[in-house]
Amino acid sequence: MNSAIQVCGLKKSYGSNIVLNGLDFEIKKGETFALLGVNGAGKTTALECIEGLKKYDSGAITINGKMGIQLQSSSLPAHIKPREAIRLFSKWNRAKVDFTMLNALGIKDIEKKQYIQLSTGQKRRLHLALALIGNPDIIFLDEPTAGLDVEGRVSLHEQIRKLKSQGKTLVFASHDMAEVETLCDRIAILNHGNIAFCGTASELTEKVEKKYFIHIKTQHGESTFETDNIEDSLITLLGELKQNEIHVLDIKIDRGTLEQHFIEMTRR
Ligand SMILES: Nc1ncnc2c1ncn2[C@@H]1O[C@H](COP(=O)(O)OP(=O)(O)OP(=O)(O)O)[C@@H](O)[C@H]1O
Repeated sequence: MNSAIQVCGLKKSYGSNIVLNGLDFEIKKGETFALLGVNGAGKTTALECIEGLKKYDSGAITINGKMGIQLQSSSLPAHIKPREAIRLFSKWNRAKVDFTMLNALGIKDIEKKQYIQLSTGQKRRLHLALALIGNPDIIFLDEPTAGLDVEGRVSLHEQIRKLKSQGKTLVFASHDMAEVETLCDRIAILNHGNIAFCGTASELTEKVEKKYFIHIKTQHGESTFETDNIEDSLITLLGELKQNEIHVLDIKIDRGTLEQHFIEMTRR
């Protein structure tokens, strides 16, 4: 079977707040897949439903492989030490206790410290080491590099690439478009409970390259419009402004960044 995860019609609400309104997507074995979306778009909720940590209202989720989940921060007891955490998680996973991952992730130097004394980056690395116990096929990472400095980010990216080269399926939630572009095979953008886009970064770029941003400054302020037809849009916009006797002070046209288009897509 080529598919690691299949999600069909996934729905989840918290009271009257519909967070996931029938998601459909498939993640292939060995793929690095990211869920993107603004704050509150439902990335964590979707991941937790897939991971089996959260009950969903309807739909079907099929998982083909053993899962490893990177914990959120503050998920471990404050005074536990990295080696103790490794031992504990190995016991839960019925896996051989193996500290080599501590070295690989650069946690060895801090192994005498308690969890509460670790920096954000050190905690993230420990969480990844714990997620890898038992040699999972599918690894879930929720915003793995949030709050990390450049060095921490580069080191974590290296680990992610290494896992990918070992044929692991990686699924992560992120806010970082640049990170997702360099690391992921495909991305899904969540918006208002649905998937606004699912495909490769180059497919998104292709879509984006056909688009332009028109920035118009008037005495009332600045407005930005997205268009794939500059000529028609400009004629319409300028016509409307003239009709309303609004004076144009400046006009700029650009292609926008991938990030801007992502924001535009999620705003719509
Ligand atoms: N346990 C809960 N009870 C009620 N509402 C919740 C609960 N968990 C999440 N929500 C709501 O569901 C929505 C989606 O939250 P979720 O954490 O899944 O989004 P997210 O995309 O991961 O956000 P962020 O990028 O901020 O981490 C938000 O409106 C949030 O307030």
